Amino acid sequence: MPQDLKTKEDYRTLVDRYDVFLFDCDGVIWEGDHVIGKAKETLQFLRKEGKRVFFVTNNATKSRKANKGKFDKMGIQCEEKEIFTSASASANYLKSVLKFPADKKVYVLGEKGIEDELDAVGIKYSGGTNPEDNVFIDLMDFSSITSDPEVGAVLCGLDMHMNYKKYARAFKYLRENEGCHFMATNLDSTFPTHGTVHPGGGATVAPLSCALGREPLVVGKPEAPMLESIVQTHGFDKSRMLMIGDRLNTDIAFGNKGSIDTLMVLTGIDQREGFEKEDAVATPTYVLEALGDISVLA
Ligand SMILES: O=C(O)[C@H](O)[C@H](O)COP(=O)(O)O
Ligand SMILES: [Mg+2]
Repeated sequence: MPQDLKTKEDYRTLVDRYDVFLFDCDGVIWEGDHVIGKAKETLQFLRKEGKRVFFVTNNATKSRKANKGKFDKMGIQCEEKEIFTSASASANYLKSVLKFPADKKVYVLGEKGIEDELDAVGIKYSGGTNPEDNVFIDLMDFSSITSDPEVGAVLCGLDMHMNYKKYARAFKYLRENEGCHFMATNLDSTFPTHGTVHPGGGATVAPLSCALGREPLVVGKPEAPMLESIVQTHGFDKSRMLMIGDRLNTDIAFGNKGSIDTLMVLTGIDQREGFEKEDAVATPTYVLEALGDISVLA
């Protein structure tokens, strides 16, 4: 069972125990456009203590640059190079690991965050926010679902403009183009916003997985790429790193798989029942009501 952090002494021991703090965003730092409690004060305090701070989010709707704008608006100190998103990680994965060919393009089921990150690594794309793809087609009219041999990958993330045309196109490319990669930025079933939860990136990709009868390659949490990229770039000692998140099957599993300690906060998706049950998908090292609680040390 995780250690419950409740007192000032607990918080002090935690802060002294780690040098590098990785933060999930939705449900930990903010909920929609609102900062959660005193999360900002805790982040300020950790920086004052000389800690390294990184933001590791599965939210693929915004680029790192757009996220930096969100931090600025909220008055939270942050540098763009401290932000890692499942969209930027997926673009990097296509570029560096899959060596995505320059003459191919990615078909996007997702928002601008994915497009911007593909632009950043010089990968061409179609679909996404293109108005031509964001329309309803007439019942049983498949005339616009045409082949495109240039599509070498389909990348899915949270898309708030999903429609049959996009699914049918993505499905066609994946069925017809030999070697077309099927990827998802993340598989979160839900995300917290506006005082409730709404369908997340995993819910966007599910109809396509269902039609294809197979699952996508996932690059976001809980998979390793974002953690490995931080560790390799900075040469950090994993035993001094802590992942802080609100979701067991992404954030906490990310830490468990990547062999770093984890802190679960209860301001987002999962609650105590999640890790208390016998078949818990992941177990945090620590549990804390809210990130802002640590700010009493400031
Ligand atoms: O589906 C999504 O895109 C996610 O649920 C989401 O926004 C998660 O963001 P995180 O909690 O990793 O910051
Ligand atoms: Mg979260």
